[in-house]
Amino acid sequence: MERLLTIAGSDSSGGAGIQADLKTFSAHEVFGMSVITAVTAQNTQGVFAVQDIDPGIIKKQIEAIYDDILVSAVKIGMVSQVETIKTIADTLKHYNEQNIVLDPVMISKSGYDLLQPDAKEALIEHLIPLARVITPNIPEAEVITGRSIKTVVEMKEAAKMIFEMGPSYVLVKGGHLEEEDSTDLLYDGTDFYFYTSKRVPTKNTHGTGCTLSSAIAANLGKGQEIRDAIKNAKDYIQMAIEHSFSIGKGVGPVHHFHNWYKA
Ligand SMILES: Nc1ncnc2c1ncn2[C@@H]1O[C@H](COP(=O)(O)OP(=O)(O)OP(=O)(O)O)[C@@H](O)[C@H]1O
Ligand SMILES: Cc1ncc(CO)c(N)n1
Repeated sequence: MERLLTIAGSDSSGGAGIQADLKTFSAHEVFGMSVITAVTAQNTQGVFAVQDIDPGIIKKQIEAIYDDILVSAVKIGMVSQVETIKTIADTLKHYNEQNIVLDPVMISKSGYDLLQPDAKEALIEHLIPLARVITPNIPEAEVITGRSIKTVVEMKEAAKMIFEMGPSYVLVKGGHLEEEDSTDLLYDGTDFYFYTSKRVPTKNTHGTGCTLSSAIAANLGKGQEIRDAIKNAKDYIQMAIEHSFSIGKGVGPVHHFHNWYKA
């Protein structure tokens, strides 16, 4: 069985972060493992506090896994601090990990800084070059490139700029563009590929980004080519959003189906 690792923060309400990642892994029938980088006090209405985990124990968690278990692919989510970013990058380099999906989590849907403002440069310098694929949403792509993105043409320009920072593929997610369809675009350094789905009219999209990146990692871990891995992950997130829950008073979570591809 494929072994998938998520390096990310905990969401106490179970909709995003480590919890979404592990649910996604289970739904894909791969074995999930986790390195927790931060603990958030969070629910459907917002993030109320964050406790970063000491980089020393983050390193030890990664070592404990890699010294014992062959990892098929890794998803990286919330990394918050400069030291956390450097530690993760150095340790994954040490183990020569190639199959990395980087979700450059920056700000929660409720507006809380999940990446400290001074850590952006460290993300660009240390983690982005290690990524097989990076999956920014539009606000994240804007922060990374320093450009405003309002159109598909600007999404393409941003993808090109981010590609120059060293990942093998860039997937700019269009969930934040207010259009009838939700279109993501993949850039491989030469061509663009579009992944379009019907926008689900719901407010319950807590954890969409975490879920999509974990599904891509699970599919890459299974040996799928990048374009199939993204297409299948996009089908998964679409179904998860269509069946999202209205739990809590705010932005509810998406639903993770076991054996979803047989549903
Ligand atoms: N209402 C929707 N209907 C269909 N697909 C959507 C909808 N909202 C987002 N998506 C899709 O979900 C995936 C995640 O996109 P999004 O841009 O919302 O991520 P995100 O902002 O990083 O999420 P998060 O807030 O969890 O970090 C993308 O494939 C996007 O196209
Ligand atoms: C822990 C965590 N990671 C990622 C996100 C995505 O926004 C979130 N809300 N919380």
